[in-house]
Amino acid sequence: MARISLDLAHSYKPHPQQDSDYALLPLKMDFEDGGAYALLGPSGCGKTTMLNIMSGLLVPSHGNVLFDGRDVTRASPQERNIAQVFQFPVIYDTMTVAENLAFPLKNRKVPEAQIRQRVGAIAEMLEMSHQLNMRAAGLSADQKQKISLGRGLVRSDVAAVLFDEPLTVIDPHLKWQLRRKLKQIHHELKLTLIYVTHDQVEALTFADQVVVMTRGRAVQVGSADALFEKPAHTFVGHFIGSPGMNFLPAQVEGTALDVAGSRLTAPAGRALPGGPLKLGIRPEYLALAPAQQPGSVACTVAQVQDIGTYLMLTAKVGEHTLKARFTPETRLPSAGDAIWLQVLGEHTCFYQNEELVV
Ligand SMILES: Nc1ncnc2c1ncn2[C@@H]1O[C@H](COP(=O)(O)OP(=O)(O)OP(=O)(O)O)[C@@H](O)[C@H]1O
Repeated sequence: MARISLDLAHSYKPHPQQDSDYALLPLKMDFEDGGAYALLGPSGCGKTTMLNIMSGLLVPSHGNVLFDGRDVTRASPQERNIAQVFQFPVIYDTMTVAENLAFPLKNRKVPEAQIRQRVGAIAEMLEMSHQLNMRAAGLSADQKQKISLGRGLVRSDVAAVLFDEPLTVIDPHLKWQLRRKLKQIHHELKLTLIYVTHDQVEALTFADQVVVMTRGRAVQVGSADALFEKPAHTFVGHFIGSPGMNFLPAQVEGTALDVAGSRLTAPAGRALPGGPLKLGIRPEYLALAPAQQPGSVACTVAQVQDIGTYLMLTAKVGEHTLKARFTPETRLPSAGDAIWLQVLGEHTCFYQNEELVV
């Protein structure tokens, strides 16, 4: 296994002029040996580009890639000793499940007894022990993709295993099981795993550290908890959570804080800079407040929805919308009612130019 260090940028254009010409803007990042990482972001943000640069399928237009301090920028995937799992199964239909799993080891001339042991262990982890002697051709797309996952995980000597949206073809129920399984396998095998997805649930269940990307930039690397509690960028606030963070315009005025037209007392102990700010608060942390309570704003209820496991209240503060989550047993006001929502508290974040300030 290896520590992977990136210090690079990538443009698919020969003469990049502006930020939008880059699939990856300049970034510096380390993936620690044995870590479970996810690259998370919407379509086109640069996840696959970053993964392909790590695997050696793509040479970055600027900068370099180090494995344990060794420059591998121009080395092939074989030379880097990388295993990869793609969106669709890459297996041999004419071979049995066992032969498919053994293939990467046979290629590396691993002794037969060791191959049997490792194939047995991986099949057990993926609950495929009873299928070892079946031909891959007869299996469903789900099962074939499980073989691909197994082939990615079977070698213990790889620098890292890279997954590019590997659960796309898997049905939703099995997908849920496999996500948890991969996490467990990571704990057992202690391989460095890097997993590309646009699905936040997939990223947050699988990875210890999630790299959130937007438009060629890695805007935050952090645990699920950090991304939820302290999004470093408004994009992370929006993208993580269901629904995402609420934002209201804010501005310090002496000892007061203007929040969407309401004059509140600026929170003590928070050094807020001058200039336009955004106040960010998660729907989970918005609370109903008595009228005029310090730190609250006057709103009008637009809608109350029963989502099953929780109630969602949508309120308007002038032209701005706030969404608040409540437990199903909460007695909530009705559409059209005037209410107060607490927006200042320990979970409130402030942003300037989209970056977290406090
Ligand atoms: N071979 C290529 N040639 C030119 N542009 C490319 C190429 N591959 C990707 N791009 C562009 O680079 C940007 C990043 O693409 P990339 O595939 O890395 O994003 P992604 O986050 O993996 O998206 P998706 O989830 O849709 O695969 C996009 O604007 C894409 O159009």
